[in-house]
Amino acid sequence: MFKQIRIYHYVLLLLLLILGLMVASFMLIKEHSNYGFERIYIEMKDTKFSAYADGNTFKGSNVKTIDNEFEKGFDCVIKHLEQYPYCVLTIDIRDIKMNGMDFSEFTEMTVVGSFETPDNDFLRVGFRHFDAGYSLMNSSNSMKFNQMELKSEEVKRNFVIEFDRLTVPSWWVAGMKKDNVDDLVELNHISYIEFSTGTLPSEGEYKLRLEYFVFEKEVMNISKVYEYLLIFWAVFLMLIMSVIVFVLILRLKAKGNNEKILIEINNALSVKSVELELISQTDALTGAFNRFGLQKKLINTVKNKQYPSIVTLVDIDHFKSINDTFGHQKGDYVLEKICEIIKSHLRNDESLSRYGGEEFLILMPNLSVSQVKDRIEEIRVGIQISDMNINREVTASFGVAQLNKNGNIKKIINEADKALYIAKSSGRNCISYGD
Ligand SMILES: Nc1nc2c(ncn2[C@@H]2O[C@H](COP(=O)(O)OP(=O)(O)OP(=O)(O)O)[C@@H](O)[C@H]2O)c(=O)[nH]1
Repeated sequence: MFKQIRIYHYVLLLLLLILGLMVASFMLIKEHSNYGFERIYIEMKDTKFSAYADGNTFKGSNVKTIDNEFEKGFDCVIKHLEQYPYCVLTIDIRDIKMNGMDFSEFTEMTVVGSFETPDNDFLRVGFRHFDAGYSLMNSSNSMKFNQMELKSEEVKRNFVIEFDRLTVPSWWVAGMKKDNVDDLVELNHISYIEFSTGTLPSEGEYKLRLEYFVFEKEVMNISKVYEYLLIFWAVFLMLIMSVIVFVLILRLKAKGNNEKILIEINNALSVKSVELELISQTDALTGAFNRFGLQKKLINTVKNKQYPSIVTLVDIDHFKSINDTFGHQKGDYVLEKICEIIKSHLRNDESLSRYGGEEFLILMPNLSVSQVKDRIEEIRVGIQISDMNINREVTASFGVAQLNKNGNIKKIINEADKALYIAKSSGRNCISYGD
């Protein structure tokens, strides 16, 4: 019971652990958008910025800087007086060392803000990269212009600049007029971010409002998360399986040992039961089989069809007078001695049983009268000439009968008994044969 409760607890704990790990795995996938990305926030209120337009005063387009508590930007009016009319907001994001920021590992910038145009016009977003080879510290125009244009429908409210859409325009490269200037996008020393009207803007009012930017780079790809989770679960399940197999092996071993012990006990018991069986079938005084043992021997003879077989009843002559003359103990000794003599003449498959007080039965299977005659005579003589430790000759009378095929045990014992009676009547110390 105790063991069962413990196993039940282990299984419950394991199930809880698996459930917990499944929830954790699910959370890892679900929360990937948080821990899987590194983000840098730049708030407009922490930056220096300025607005500029092509006319910059009353002549061409004009621009007004917007600098509210939470929103920065411009209000711009584009007029087609210049060939390339524009308004631009330049945001200085250089650190103290004036190095610019490294966005080369980042994939995108989310802009929290909006841009309104008169006629679905473009917004141009540019990242000015400082290159020590050709850029001047305070001239944003001398810095590489990584830019892209978004349609105004894309930038109504909160929009994303994907860095793989950035390009360096050929007009900027041509304008630099330097050999070491190329058109490859570079984002590792960004000093300024520019928001401006796009190519060929319509005449009218443009409103740019900016709150903050979020730069984002993926530090852990979701496919990597799946890969690690898969490896983890595979290792975890293998570990669990190994532990289960290990425990099963231990239990089987313990069971094997128990079985071994049981087999040993069983063997020991079966030996004991053979001994007990033998004891239960043996006469304690003489060591001959008792009536129960005799019964079994006779049954086996019939069952195994051991025909013919010889049944001989042996009765000690005048045994009462031996008891009376020499005492009961001497009488016991005579009984033992006679059994010893008879047994010494018997073969392995032959048996001696105590049939009554001083009466014995010899069973000789698979033999006929003619085959046993001499040996029975030897037994008779053997008893007669033996020293029985009493100052007197001891003899016995024999009644012999042959059990044939389809014979009856009761009948054959009666026959032997009749023969014994004849031997007794004939003066004792002789052998009489039945019909
Ligand atoms: N010492 C001893 N005597 C026993 C034992 N069993 C039976 N007897 C005795 O055996 C005697 C048998 O005597 P009877 O049946 O009269 O036969 P008998 O004296 O041998 O005479 P016959 O058989 O006619 O020769 C009895 O006195 C029993 O008490 C035993 O285990 N030990």
